[in-house]
Formats: sequence, C-alpha cells, structure tokens
Amino acid sequence: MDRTSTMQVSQQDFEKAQEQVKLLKKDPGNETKLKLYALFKQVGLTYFPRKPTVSWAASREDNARQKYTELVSSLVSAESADPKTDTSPGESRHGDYETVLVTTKNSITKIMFNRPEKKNAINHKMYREIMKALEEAGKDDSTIAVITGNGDYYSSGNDLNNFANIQPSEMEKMAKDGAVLLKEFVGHFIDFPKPLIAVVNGPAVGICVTLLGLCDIVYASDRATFHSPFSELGQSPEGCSSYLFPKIMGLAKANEILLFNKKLTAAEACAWGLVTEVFPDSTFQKEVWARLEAYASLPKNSLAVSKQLLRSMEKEKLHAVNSKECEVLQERWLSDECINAVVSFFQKKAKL
Ligand SMILES: CCCCCC/C=C/C(=O)SCCNC(=O)CCNC(=O)[C@H](O)C(C)(C)COP(=O)(O)OP(=O)(O)OC[C@H]1O[C@@H](n2cnc3c(N)ncnc32)[C@H](O)[C@@H]1OP(=O)(O)O
Repeated sequence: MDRTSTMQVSQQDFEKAQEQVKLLKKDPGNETKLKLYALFKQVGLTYFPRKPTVSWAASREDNARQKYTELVSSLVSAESADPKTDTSPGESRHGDYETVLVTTKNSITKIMFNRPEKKNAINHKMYREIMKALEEAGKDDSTIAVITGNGDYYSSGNDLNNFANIQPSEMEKMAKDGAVLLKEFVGHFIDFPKPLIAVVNGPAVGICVTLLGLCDIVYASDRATFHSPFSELGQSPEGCSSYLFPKIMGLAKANEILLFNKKLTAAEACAWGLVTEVFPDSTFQKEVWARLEAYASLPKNSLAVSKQLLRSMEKEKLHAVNSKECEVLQERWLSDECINAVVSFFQKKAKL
C-alpha cells in the first residue's frame, strides 16, 4: 500500500491487515495492541453496506479503517527491515518479551535492548523484562550472558517518560516506587551468578554506563561513547558507580564522569579501565562474537564458581551502596533541578 497517499483503503485492505497482524513475529506491545483494538472496534461498530451519502459515522469508519491498515503496514515493514528480530540457525528465542530480545546460541544467552526507535531508552516495562531475562539466564544452560543493544545506540539510559505526566500529588509515590524498582534492578546485576559481558555497540548513557562497572567484561565498538550526565539532569549516580568508578579509574577520573558529565570516547573509557577492549566498528560484531564463543566453550561450572568467588568479596558492600544511591536519588527526583531537566528534554530544548 502507498502510505504517502491519502487514498481511502478498501474493506479488502482492512481484512488483509487483520490477517497480517496475526502473522507478526514480534509482539507489538500492549499500547499498540490497544490502539489496534480501538480502531478495529470503530470500524466494526459502524461497518454496514455503504449508502452513497457520506455520514459522520461513515467518515469515522473510513478514518479508523485507514489508520488500522497503516499501523499494521508499518509494523510489518519494521519487522521485515529488522533482521535482528529474526533468529539465526541454532539460535533459540526465549518467549514473551516486548522490549528486549532474548536468545541463546552456542552456550551464550544474549539479552538485547530492543527499542531502537527510542535509542533503547529503558522504560518501566523494560526494567522488569531485563530483570526477568537475567533471572532466566542465571538458571538456563548457558555458560555466559551478554547484554547489548539493537540499532545504532547501546542505550540512552532511563526513559525520561518514566518521570512524565505525573500529577503533583503523585510525585512522592513516583519517587518512592522508582527507588524500589531501581534497587531491585541493580540488585539483579550484583547477584548475577555467571560471567556477564556487555557488548557496547554504540553510545551509552546514564544507567547503562554505570552498570558497566557491574559487568565482568566490557567490549566496545569504537563508535561507542560513555556519558553519565547526572548533574546536568539534577540527579546523582546509581548502579554502584559512586563506589565502583573511583575503584576502577581513581577518584579524580571518576569525578569528571560522575560530577562533571564528561563524555568518554571508547578509547578513553578503555584507558580509564571501564572498557576491557575496543574494536573497529566494521569488524566489531564478528570479532567479539568469535571471542565470546571461545570463552563460552570453557567449563561452565568452573566459570560460575570463579565469578561468584570474585563477586563474594564485595557483594555485601555493593548492596549497601545500591541502597544508599537509591535513597539519595529518591530525594533528587523530587528536586526542582531534576524536574526542570526533564521538562527541558520534552520541550526539545535540552538534548545531551
Ligand atoms: C525507575 C527509574 C530508574 C531511574 C534510574 C536512573 C537513571 C538515570 C539515567 O539513565 S540518566 C540518563 C537519561 N537519559 C537521557 O537524558 C538521554 C535523553 N536523550 C537524549 O538526550 C537524546 O535523545 C540522545 C542524545 C540520546 C539521542 O539524540 P538523537 O540522536 O538526536 O535522537 P532523538 O533525540 O531524536 O531520539 C529518538 C527518539 O528517542 C527518544 N529518546 C531517546 N532517549 C530517550 C530517553 N532517555 N528517554 C525518553 N525518550 C528518549 C527521543 O525522544 C526520540 O523520540 P521521538 O522520536 O521524538 O518520539
């Protein structure tokens, strides 16, 4: 169908779209499903053999039929343009996720952030799905787990919509619930029982940078950048970075990132110890996956026991740091500095 024209779609196009929607491989998500359902009902409620006169009901029906058909067409094109949502030979795809794509192949479970159109920003659903995926990966037959991003970004960090459309009377609850969610989320990284490797395919922002300190290896494309603009956003560090970053890179360097918003190139992040190794973007996926496949053929239990031993020295401390960071952030989210930063982003005044 030509989506640029304003032509009316026929009842036949509409019926074809109803069939296509059933064949989508990727769940389009509740929001989209509700939109489709509402449009479908509008057509269903008003559909009857048409008289030549145009009534308001008929034109509403045409409009809903057109919107439904266009929405399905965009879902079908997005799916066929996105080869990464297809599994490759030998790869098994784990069930029911909307915001991440979870697959296992060659003893590696890959958790891929999958909101490329939003630069893989993490909304509430995605926080929960990442936790679920980590729980499953911790228990499945894989030897190692990998976190990576779909599209040009690794992740733009917390989805700022998590702070949008909150009534003043609900602000405190939002901050309290956010702190509970964040503590549980970071806790999953602290407690993850197997080697966890970050494959940073592009720019990383905010919480997706700080969490790298809790990963066991970090491989980065030379296109990746690392930016934790907490003071710019009126916020404070999380992901145990207030403890791990000074330990990894020294206090002076950690201060530049966590206090003064310094954006690192991949080469700088590697020199400062946050990244294990940097690869040219043109060969990044090939080189990294070949390396990881070799690592994943090592004895699985030995790797898990060794990872847990290394982590055990710090685990209690990391949970205490996580609690403290969430407590401070809960306060920050109610500050004028933070609220103004979020408003500026949505007014398109302030991008990073
Ligand atoms: C339960 C709460 C726990 C909170 C934990 C604490 C976590 C803290 C952090 O992670 S702080 C970091 C927060 N992230 C940001 O501030 C990044 C904001 N985004 C940007 O500045 C820019 O989008 C960009 C520099 C990442 C990319 O710029 P550009 O290449 O020009 O792309 P667009 O801006 O057009 O982005 C495309 C599309 O995605 C939407 N989007 C991108 N990032 C976010 C985001 N973090 N939150 C919400 N939405 C985001 C952007 O609005 C565009 O949407 P549109 O197409 O306009 O609908």
